[in-house]
Amino acid sequence: MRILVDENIPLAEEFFGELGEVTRQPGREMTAATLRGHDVLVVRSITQVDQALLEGADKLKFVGTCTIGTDHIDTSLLAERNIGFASAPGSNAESVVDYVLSSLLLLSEEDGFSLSGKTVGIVGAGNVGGRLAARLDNLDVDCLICDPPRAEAEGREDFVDLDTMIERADIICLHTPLVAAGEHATHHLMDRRRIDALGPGTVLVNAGRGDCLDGDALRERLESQGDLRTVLDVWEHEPAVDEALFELVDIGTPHIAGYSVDGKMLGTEMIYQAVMRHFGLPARKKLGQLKPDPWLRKIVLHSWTPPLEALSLCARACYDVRRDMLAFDRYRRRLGMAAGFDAYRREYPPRREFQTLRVELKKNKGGLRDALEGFGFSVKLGK
Ligand SMILES: NC(=O)c1ccc[n+]([C@@H]2O[C@H](COP(=O)([O-])OP(=O)(O)OC[C@H]3O[C@@H](n4cnc5c(N)ncnc54)[C@H](O)[C@@H]3O)[C@@H](O)[C@H]2O)c1
Ligand SMILES: O=C(O)[C@H](O)[C@H](O)COP(=O)(O)O
Repeated sequence: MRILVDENIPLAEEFFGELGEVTRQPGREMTAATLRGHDVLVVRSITQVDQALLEGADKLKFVGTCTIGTDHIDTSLLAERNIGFASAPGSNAESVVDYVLSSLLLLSEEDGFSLSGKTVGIVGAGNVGGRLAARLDNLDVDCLICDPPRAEAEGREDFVDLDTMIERADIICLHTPLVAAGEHATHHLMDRRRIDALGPGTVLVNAGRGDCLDGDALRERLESQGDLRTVLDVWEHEPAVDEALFELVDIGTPHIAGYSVDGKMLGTEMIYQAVMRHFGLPARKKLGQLKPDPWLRKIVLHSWTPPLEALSLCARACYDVRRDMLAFDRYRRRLGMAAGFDAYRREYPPRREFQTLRVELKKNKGGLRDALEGFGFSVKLGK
């Protein structure tokens, strides 16, 4: 069997090597010609799996994407051509939630507010948004949820519509998939009217897909009023991001919210399992045997550490969004926006999820354990 894999997918040889020859290629350079002769294709979000690429699908039996999002894949065409398909739902969801919490912590420190006094609106409450809501709920932060497909399917009357959320939330986090058409389409879900309706001081986070937000409208609002706090990990026209918008946002990163070692490797394992299922083969390899130990395994805190101090100490030690924000800025200054965007993603330094960090406490005082677990860390109480 011949397997074509994006060059930036970790553990590809370890997982897929037993099936045959593994060839790596940059995701943006995959073409019909390079696909020819391959039985399995494993991609990331940057490869459009469409009519043009599938012209080269002379032997292709299976496509896997090691990502949560599937907007780059023409799934109907794959089904029509009887080519198997799998994505990796939830694989890097924890990583995205860590990213959002790190960003909110940074803004709360800069602006001197406490998250617990704020109302957070979450748009799209699936694997990412649902976990974010659960972690914030553990911290007693008020959350509003907007998810019309779920509200309809589950009869949820506690969910709100997006316009109500815009009126009521202090912080709005977008975690929707990119859906081009239909009743719940998300292209420019956050459009000019909604961006203009955001109250001064609102924090707007987009870690879903760039096209869910009208970037021109946001840039104009920031240029004319400069009264929002903005965190963008995803952008229209990646990697050729609008430089002017980038200069105006508070935290700007190159689509790396889901880039933890844990999330990326889990994505590979999920696609390996799907490939093996597709071919009726046993999936013997396990991620646990292959995943490296985190550099930082535990932190010991005194029981009287104030919960907020403990959260920011542990979060900073484990993952601090400033690392990516500053490094990306250096990359794009050195290489230009599009090349810098791709280069930083290619050379992304290791990052582990909050859940890999064990926090040891002698006693649970003042709700310290709940606060740490609520944020995603694992806590061990001493004797
Ligand atoms: N920035 C990153 O690195 C990164 C990482 C992972 C995922 N993502 C993006 O985030 C998206 C969400 O991830 P997920 O794991 O939560 O996916 P998911 O499929 O588990 O959840 C998506 C949720 O959005 C809801 N939704 C759909 N249309 C909506 C609409 N019009 N308004 C409000 N809600 C709507 C769905 O009902 C669902 O509950 C992915 O599709 C992907 O595009 C980005
Ligand atoms: O959908 C996803 O899982 C994420 O957007 C993913 O982390 C994007 O990373 P890429 O596939 O572009 O490397």
